[in-house]
Amino acid sequence: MNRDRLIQQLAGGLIVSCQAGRGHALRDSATIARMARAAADGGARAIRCGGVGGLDDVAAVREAVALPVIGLTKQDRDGVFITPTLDDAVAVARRGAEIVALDGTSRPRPDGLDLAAVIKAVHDEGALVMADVATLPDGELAAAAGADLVASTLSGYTEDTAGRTGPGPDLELVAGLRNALRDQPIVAEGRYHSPESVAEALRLGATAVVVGTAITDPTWITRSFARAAGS
Ligand SMILES: CC(=O)N[C@H](C=O)[C@@H](O)[C@H](O)[C@H](O)COP(=O)(O)O
Repeated sequence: MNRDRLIQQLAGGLIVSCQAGRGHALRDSATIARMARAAADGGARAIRCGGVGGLDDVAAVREAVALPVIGLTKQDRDGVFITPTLDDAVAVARRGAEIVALDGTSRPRPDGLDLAAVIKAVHDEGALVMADVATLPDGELAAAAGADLVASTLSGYTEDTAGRTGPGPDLELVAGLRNALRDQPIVAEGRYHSPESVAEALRLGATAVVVGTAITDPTWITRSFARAAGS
């Protein structure tokens, strides 16, 4: 699929992140693939997956749904942890992801390469790049390096931005990215816990919105209801 057609397919829509961390009751690639199918049935335009489940989750979801797959790997390490190296990014593309999500911050990467080199390698595999950033300057640099989509994923999860918005999403970053990067596809991601917050991000100019936990983590969902029940 070409770049414009793929981005058009996401535009104005919901992307569902299907991930389960180590030790989670749903940590199993076949289970993740079933969640992806359920999300597709509910109207997701694309599935974001991989993370701790890595390449096996990406391949299982690729098999299970006809939607575009945004793949990533995650490493337990400080600093850059989402698809941290060029080799990781190429591997994700080779397991069938049309879009590779990777760290797009300006922090040093573990393989010492710069973002533009990693983006070029993914493009050479025929996939697009979603650059997960934490700040507006990160987003500007990622766009200049050739990222196809810039996502607000890492706001609140870097040393500089920890605790920036509290429990809610960073809508200010989404608005700032849209304002600074007029023609760039912008993805709102991170702590979108209600349909209203999704609508607000789109109103502020996000091209699409990723929701993970609030849809695909029944442990988190149960906890919020259990709290309301006083247990
Ligand atoms: C910071 C980080 O590691 N984010 C990860 C990125 O893939 C996932 O753990 C999140 O679930 C995803 O970004 C969706 O966000 P939320 O689950 O808040 O809707």
